[in-house]
Amino acid sequence: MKITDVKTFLVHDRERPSRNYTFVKIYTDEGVTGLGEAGVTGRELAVRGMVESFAPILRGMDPTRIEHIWQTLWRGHFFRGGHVHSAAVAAIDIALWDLRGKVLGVPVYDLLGGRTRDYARCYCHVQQPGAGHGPRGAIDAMVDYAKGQVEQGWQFIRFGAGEGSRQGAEGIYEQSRAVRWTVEAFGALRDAVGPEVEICVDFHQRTTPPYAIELARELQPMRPFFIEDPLRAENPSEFAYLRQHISVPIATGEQLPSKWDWRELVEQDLMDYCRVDLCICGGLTEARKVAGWCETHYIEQVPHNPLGPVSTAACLHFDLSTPLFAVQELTWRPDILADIVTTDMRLEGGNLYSGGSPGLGVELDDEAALAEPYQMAGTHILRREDNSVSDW
Ligand SMILES: O=C(O)[C@H](O)[C@@H](O)[C@@H](O)[C@H](O)CO
Repeated sequence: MKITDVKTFLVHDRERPSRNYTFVKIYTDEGVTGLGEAGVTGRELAVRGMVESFAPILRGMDPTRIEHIWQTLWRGHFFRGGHVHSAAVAAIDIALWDLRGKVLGVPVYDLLGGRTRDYARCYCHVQQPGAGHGPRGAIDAMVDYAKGQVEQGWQFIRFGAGEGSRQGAEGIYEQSRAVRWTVEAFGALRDAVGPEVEICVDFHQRTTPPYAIELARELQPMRPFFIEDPLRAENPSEFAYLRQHISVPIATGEQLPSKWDWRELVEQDLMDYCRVDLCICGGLTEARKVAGWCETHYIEQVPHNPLGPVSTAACLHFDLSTPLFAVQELTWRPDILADIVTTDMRLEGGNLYSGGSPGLGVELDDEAALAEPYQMAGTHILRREDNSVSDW
C-alpha cells in the first residue's frame, strides 16, 4: 500500500465563529483513507503550508510505517520543532493510526494495547462567554449552566480564571481584578455543585508568579481538582519556584510541541497532571511517549482538547488505552459539525464512549468540508488597562 496524497481541509465552525478546524486526510492507492486534526488555533494557514511541504515526501511511502514516517517528518529536515511543525506532524500521525486501524479492521485503542478502562470521564467548560451583565452576572450565568451540567451527570467542570472580570469590548484583563473575581466565582460554584463535583480552574498563563501564588492560596481551601497553566510555558523551571509557595495540584503543558519540551516538568516533578495536546505534540505516537515517561512519576494524563471531532476521537482512544489517565477536556458535542464529520462516539452524562469502529471511528465528507471554508478569526489581542499586551 502507498500514500497517494495528503490534503488539508480548513473548516469554519459556524457555532463558534472564532474557530476553524484543521483536518488532514491521507489517501492511498487501495482507496482506504485516514483522518487527522491539527491543533494550533489561529495558525491554521501556516499548518496547511507545512502539510503541503510534507506532501511530496509522503507520496509513495508505506502508510503502515507510522513511527518511521514520524521520524522522517521530524528529523528529515535541518530546521525542526515549534508548534506549526509539530501540529502538522500530529495531524498526519493521527491520520496514519486511523488508516492502520481501518486496514486491520480494529479500533485504534486495540493497536495501542487495548482498553484499560470502559469510558473516558470528561470535564466541560462552564463559563458562558458574553452571558450575564457585569462580573456578578457572569458568575450567575456560569453557576446556572454548571448546575444543569451536574444534573445531567457531569462530575468535573472547568472555568477560566478572571473570564468574567474582563472589561469593555476589547476585553481588558487586569490581574488583581481577575484574582478577586475568580475567588468569588469558585466559591459560588462550590456552593452550587457541592463537595463531590471536581472543579478545575484554567489560569490560562495570564498570571505572573505573585498573582498565581495569591490566587492558588485563596482557592486551596475550596479544593480545586487542579489549577491549570498558572504560568507561561516558555520557562518550565519557573514552576519550581511556584512549587515552593503553593500546594494545589498543577496541570500544564498544552502548548508544548514535543517530548523534549516536557523533560524538566516530568523529571523534576513540576506538575501533577499532564495536559498533552495530541494535535500539537506530534500526534498519538509522541503523546504515548510522553505518557510513558509520566508514568514513571505517577503523573496522570488530562489531554488538552478544545478542538473538533477528530481530536476528540484521538483523545478518546488514547484515554482508553493509557493506564494513568485522570479526565478528558471536552468542548465537542455530538451535534457539532455532524454533517461534515461523522463519529461513533457516544456521550452519556459526562462520560465518553467509543463505538469500537475500525480506526478512530471518524469519517470526513470532503464535499461538505469544502462547503464550510476557513474564515480568518482569533486575531483578538487581550490588553491591560494601559494598553500593554496581556497574555492571551
Ligand atoms: O484549556 C483550554 O481549553 C485552552 O486553554 C484553550 O482555551 C486555548 O487553548 C484556546 O483554545 C487557544 O485557542
